[in-house]
Amino acid sequence: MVRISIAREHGNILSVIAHYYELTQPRIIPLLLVVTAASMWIASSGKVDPMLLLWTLTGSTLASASAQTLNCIYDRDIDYSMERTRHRPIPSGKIEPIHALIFGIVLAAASFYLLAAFVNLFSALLAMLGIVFYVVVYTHFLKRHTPLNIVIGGAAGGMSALVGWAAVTGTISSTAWWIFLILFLWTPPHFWALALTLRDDYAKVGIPMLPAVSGNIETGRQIFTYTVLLILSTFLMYDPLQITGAFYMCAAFILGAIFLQKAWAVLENPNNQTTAHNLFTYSIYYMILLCLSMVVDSLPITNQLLQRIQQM
Ligand code: HEM
Ligand SMILES: CC(C)=CCC/C(C)=C/CC/C(C)=C/COP(=O)(O)OP(=O)(O)O
Repeated sequence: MVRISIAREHGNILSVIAHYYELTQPRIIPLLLVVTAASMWIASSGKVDPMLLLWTLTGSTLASASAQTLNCIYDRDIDYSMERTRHRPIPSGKIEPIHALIFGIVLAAASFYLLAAFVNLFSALLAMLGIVFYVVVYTHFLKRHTPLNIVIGGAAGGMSALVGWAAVTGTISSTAWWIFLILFLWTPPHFWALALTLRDDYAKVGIPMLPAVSGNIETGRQIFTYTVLLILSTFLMYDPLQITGAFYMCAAFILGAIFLQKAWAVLENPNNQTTAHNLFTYSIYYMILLCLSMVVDSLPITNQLLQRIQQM
C-alpha cells in the first residue's frame, strides 16, 4: 500500500513538472537559442568562451520561458476558445493563473540573476527588455488590436540576437542589429504562413491576424514581400562589412532561393493550406541552417578549404 501511494505521489509530482514545462512552450526555445549562440559566435569571431556560452544560453532559456509563461496567463481567455491552444495548462485547468504568475516571475528573476552575475548586466537588462516587449508590447498592446502585431512583434525574437552579442562584447554593434533585422523580417513569413492555416480560429476569437483581416491573397503578397526583404537582409552580412565569408554567402543564397520559391507557391495559391504549412515548416529549418552557416563560415577549417579550392 505504502509503495503504491509513494508511486502515485511520484507520478503526481512528475505530471505537475510536465505541466509547468509545457507552460513555457519549450518547442520554440531551441531556435531562439540557436540565434543567440550564432550571434555570440560571430561577436567573438568564432572563439566563444564555453562557460560564457553556457551561462548565456541558460539565462536566455529562463527569460524566454518566463515570457512564454506570462503570455499564456494573459492570453488564457483566447487560448481557451481556440482549438490549437485549448489544451494548454492554464485553459485546461491544470495550472492556476496565480501559480503560473509566480512561476513566470521566478523564471525572470533567475534569468536576471544568472545573466547579471555570470555574463554581464547589459545582457541581463536586454533579456528583461525582451520579456517586457513580448508580454507588454506584443501580447497586450498589439496582438488583439492591429494586423501589424506580427510585424512589430518580430522585434521580440530579434532581442535574442542582441542578448547574445551583448553577452560577448558588453555592447550592441551594427552587426548585432543586422542579425536582429534578419529575425525581424523572418517573423512575418514564419507566422503568416501558419496563420493562413489557422484563419478561422483567429477570426473566431477576434484576433486581427492578417489573413482574417485582409484575406489570403493579400497575406500571400505580404509574405512574398517580407521574404524578399529577408533575403536581401541576409546578404547585408557579407561585404562591405566583411562579417562573414563565401561559405555563408552561398548558404544564404541557396536557403533564400528555396524560401523564395516556397513563398512564390503561396503567392500563386494562397488558399492551399498544404503549401502554406510547407512554408511555415521550412521557415524554421531556414533559420536553423542560416545560423549554422554563420558558425561554419567562421571555422578556420572552412577558410582553409575555401583557400584550397581557390588555388585549384
Ligand atoms: C511575433 C512573433 C511570432 C509568432 C506570432 C509566432 C507564432 C508561432 C505559432 C503560433 C507557432 C505554432 C505553435 C504551436 O503549434 O502551438 C509557432 C511555432 C514555432 N515558432 Fe514561432 N512565432 C513567432 C516568432 C518566433 C521566433 C522569434 C522564433 C524563434 C526564433 C519562433 C520559433 C518557432 C518554432 C521553432 C516553432 C515550431 C514549434 C513546434 O515544433 O511546434 N517563432 N510560432
Ligand atoms: C530575449 C527574450 C526573452 C525574447 C523573448 C522572445 C520570445 C519569447 C519570442 C516568442 C515569439 C512567439 C513564439 C510569439 C507567439 O506568440 P503568440 O501569443 O502569438 O502565440 P500563441 O498563440 O501560440 O500563444
